[in-house]
Amino acid sequence: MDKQPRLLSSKLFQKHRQVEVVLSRSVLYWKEIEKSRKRSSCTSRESETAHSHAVQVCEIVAVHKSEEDDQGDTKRGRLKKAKQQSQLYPHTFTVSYVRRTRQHQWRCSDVSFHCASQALCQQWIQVINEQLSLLTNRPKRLLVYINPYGGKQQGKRIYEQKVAPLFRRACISADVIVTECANHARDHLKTEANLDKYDGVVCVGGDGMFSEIVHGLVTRTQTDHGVDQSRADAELVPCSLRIGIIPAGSTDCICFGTVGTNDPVTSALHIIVGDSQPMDVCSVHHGDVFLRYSVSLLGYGFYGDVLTDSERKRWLGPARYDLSGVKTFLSHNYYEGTVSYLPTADGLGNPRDKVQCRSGCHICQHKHSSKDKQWEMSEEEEKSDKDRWSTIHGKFIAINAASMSCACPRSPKGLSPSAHLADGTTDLILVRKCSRLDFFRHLLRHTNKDDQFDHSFVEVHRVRTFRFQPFQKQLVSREDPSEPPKKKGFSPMCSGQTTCNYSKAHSSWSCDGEILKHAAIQVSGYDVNMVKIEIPDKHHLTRSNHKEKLAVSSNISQLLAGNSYSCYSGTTL
Ligand SMILES: Nc1ncnc2c1ncn2[C@@H]1O[C@H](COP(=O)(O)OP(=O)(O)OP(=O)(O)O)[C@@H](O)[C@H]1O
Ligand SMILES: CCCCCCCCCCCCC/C=C/[C@@H](O)[C@H](CO)NC(=O)CCCCC
Ligand SMILES: [Ca+2]
Repeated sequence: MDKQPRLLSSKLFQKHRQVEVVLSRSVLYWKEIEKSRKRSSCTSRESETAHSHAVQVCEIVAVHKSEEDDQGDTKRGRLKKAKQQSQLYPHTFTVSYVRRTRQHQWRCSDVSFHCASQALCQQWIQVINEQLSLLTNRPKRLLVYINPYGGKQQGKRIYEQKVAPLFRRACISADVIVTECANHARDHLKTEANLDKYDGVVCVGGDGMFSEIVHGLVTRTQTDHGVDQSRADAELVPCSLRIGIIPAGSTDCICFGTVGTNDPVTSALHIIVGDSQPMDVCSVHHGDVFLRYSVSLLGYGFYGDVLTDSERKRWLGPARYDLSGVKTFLSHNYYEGTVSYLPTADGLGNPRDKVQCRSGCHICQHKHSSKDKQWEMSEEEEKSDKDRWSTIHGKFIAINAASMSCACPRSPKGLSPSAHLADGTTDLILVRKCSRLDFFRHLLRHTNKDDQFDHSFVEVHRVRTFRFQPFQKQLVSREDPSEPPKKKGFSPMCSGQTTCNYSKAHSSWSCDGEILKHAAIQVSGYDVNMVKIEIPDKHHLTRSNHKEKLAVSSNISQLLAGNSYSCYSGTTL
């Protein structure tokens, strides 16, 4: 039992057993009275022995008076003792709470308590509700966009059957818009939506739909603050609304990479309890032309070609990626070009350090807490940045920039297993020209425990910003890579003759599942906290890996000390 003062404590009945129920500010706890002297009890975040249970208040979904009194009496009436008890304790309230199941999945469970008087029952409901109302990070009004055509075209059904009932139970009101065409949600958010009415936006769909919402919200925020997003060096203003994702797409890597599973109920519960996780957003420019924002994968070569081919097979649903994947693999194309990048300073880990980004990740927290100090660059440091740029010219099968792990059911550890969600960097993976068999070995390692970077033809760098210039015979760039690309260097690519002659030598960039129309890009503006999604990785900080966390971060260990329930309080909530 936690050491906090009791707000309420009563002897009630639960499943015909008398229990002592205690509410403190952070925990709802109940234990069987008769047997408690014989057996020892156990507490944990949401723990359960044969006779004692504890649920964190922040994981209570709702409490309500139960209508089941009469029905319960009929069932219980079979047993004489039970009947007597139900007569003595006729008033029931039910607490709905989060229960963790296998593989990061959450479910909503109910526990009912029977009280002797209506007044006591009301008091319990009122006091629990008072505690819930103190949890200010919980959303009350949401704007929901459903893509009815994403993934297996189940978005509407998933929302209506699995999510809406939970939102109703948690007294969340939701305005629902089923999109009618691509970019409907983006344009509605950009110009029409009255965002003051809402605590968050929910996206029912896949990564492409999430990207629409990000574009709508980020653009709206920049417009409202007079920021010109066509400038690559513009300092973007973070969005104040959080975005929740209900997975209903084909890859769903943003949901999978943050929650650890693609499960609509789990996501709905994370949204209800008000969890949040900041995410890096980078901007992609072609010269002075803003192309798109990206949060997951920017992929040129293999993934760009898979995506281009798969768009023609949308009718196949998620299976289109398998078919196009095999076809692209067999084509075994490679592309020549120049990649320039600015590596991160020490202290942000490296892509092969085997540190996985979790809720309360010390690297992302370090980035947050020290943002105004070490990370704010002085003029000299900015100048010395110029010298730190690296340039690689080569023939590549794939150039991938993973701003997060990009874990998904196809690749549970992702393209870059140690990439961080909110550290302000991306992992730049260069796969050079190699044999088909070697490339197959590399791909296969995305699906097992082997290190996909442990090949002579693969290199990976953690970078703050990068540029790519595809090879063009008469346009081999001799520019200083640290200078912004000059417009004239790009323009011939997009005009007539040059494009036609060399277009076959180019791939396309896949940007979070959307094809970019330019091959020459510069990627910058990685910043934490641009967008907050409503589903963090809390589950990863369960007791089983506490030791590891305590060993690496004294900050987290302080947060853990003294309260056995606050094992996830290191997160940015
Ligand atoms: N009503 C609609 N009709 C057609 N397309 C739509 C509609 N609403 C949204 N879209 C577009 O559908 C595209 C794909 O959507 P979504 O991301 O939900 O599914 P997916 O591509 O199957 O999944 P993933 O992106 O995870 O691979 C998005 O780019 C979005 O712009
Ligand atoms: C021999 C077996 C080899 C198997 C290899 C599996 C490797 C899978 C890695 C998957 C990486 C997914 C990265 C996510 C990218 C998303 O931004 C994007 C939008 O949803 N999805 C795709 O581009 C769709 C990408 C689809 C890739 C197949
Ligand atoms: Ca990152």
